[in-house]
Amino acid sequence: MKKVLSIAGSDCSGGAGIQADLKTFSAHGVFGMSVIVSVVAENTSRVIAIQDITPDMIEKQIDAVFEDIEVDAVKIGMLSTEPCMKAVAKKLEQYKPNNVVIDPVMYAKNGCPLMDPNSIDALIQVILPYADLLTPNIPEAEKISNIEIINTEDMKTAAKLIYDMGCKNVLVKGGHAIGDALDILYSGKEFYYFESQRIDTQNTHGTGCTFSSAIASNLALGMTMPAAVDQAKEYITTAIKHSLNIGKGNGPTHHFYDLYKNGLHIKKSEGDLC
Ligand SMILES: Nc1ncnc2c1ncn2[C@@H]1O[C@H](COP(=O)(O)OP(=O)(O)OP(=O)(O)O)[C@@H](O)[C@H]1O
Ligand SMILES: Cc1ncc(CO)c(N)n1
Repeated sequence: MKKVLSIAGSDCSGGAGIQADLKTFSAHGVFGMSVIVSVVAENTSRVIAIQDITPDMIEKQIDAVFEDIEVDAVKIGMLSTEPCMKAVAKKLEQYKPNNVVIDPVMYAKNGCPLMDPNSIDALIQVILPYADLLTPNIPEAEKISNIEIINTEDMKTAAKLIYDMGCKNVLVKGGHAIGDALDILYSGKEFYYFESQRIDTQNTHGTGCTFSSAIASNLALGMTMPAAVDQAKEYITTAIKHSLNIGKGNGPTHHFYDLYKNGLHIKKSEGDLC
């Protein structure tokens, strides 16, 4: 069985972070593991508090995994401060894992900050070079590239600027745009386009976590980067289509194995599916 590690924050409400990652891994039939970087008291509406795990403990969790288990892919999510970033980067340098997908999480869907805004330079210099794929949403791509994104050409320009900062592939996600949900992958040579109809729902808590974990799973399973993104786009679109009316704010995406296997053609179930 392929083994995939998530290094990220814990969302106690279960829709994003480590919890979304592990659900996504299971739905893909890969063995999921987790290194917790921050414990976040959050729900579908707000972030109440963040407690970072110490850098030493982050490093020890990563050692515990790598000294024992061969890791086929790593997904990295919320890294709230520079010391967390440095601890993770030190271990990426030491273990040199394959298939590193980094989601540069800055804000929750409800706008609450999850990364210290003063850590953006550290994110670029310390973490970004380890990414086989970096998956910024539009506000994150704007912060990293330092340009304003208002159309598809701007997404491509930002992708190129971010690629030049040292990651191997960049996927600028269009979840925050208007119109269809268009994501653009830049490999340094070519642009690839992944488009789905925008689904009219407020239940998009954890979409970025789910998407990046699906990509990491697909890479672990041996797919090429464009194929991994293509399959993951199908997965996230289906998971949003079947998202759950849980909580008072942005509800979570839905994961189950048949949903993945049957792709977009699954019939709607009874019960609390939207
Ligand atoms: N309403 C929607 N309909 C269809 N696809 C969507 C919708 N919202 C987001 N997506 C898709 O979901 C994926 C995740 O993108 P998004 O921009 O939402 O990530 P994110 O903002 O990083 O998420 P997170 O809230 O976890 O930080 C992308 O493929 C995006 O196009
Ligand atoms: C822990 C955590 N990671 C990522 C996100 C972004 O969705 C979130 N809301 N919470």
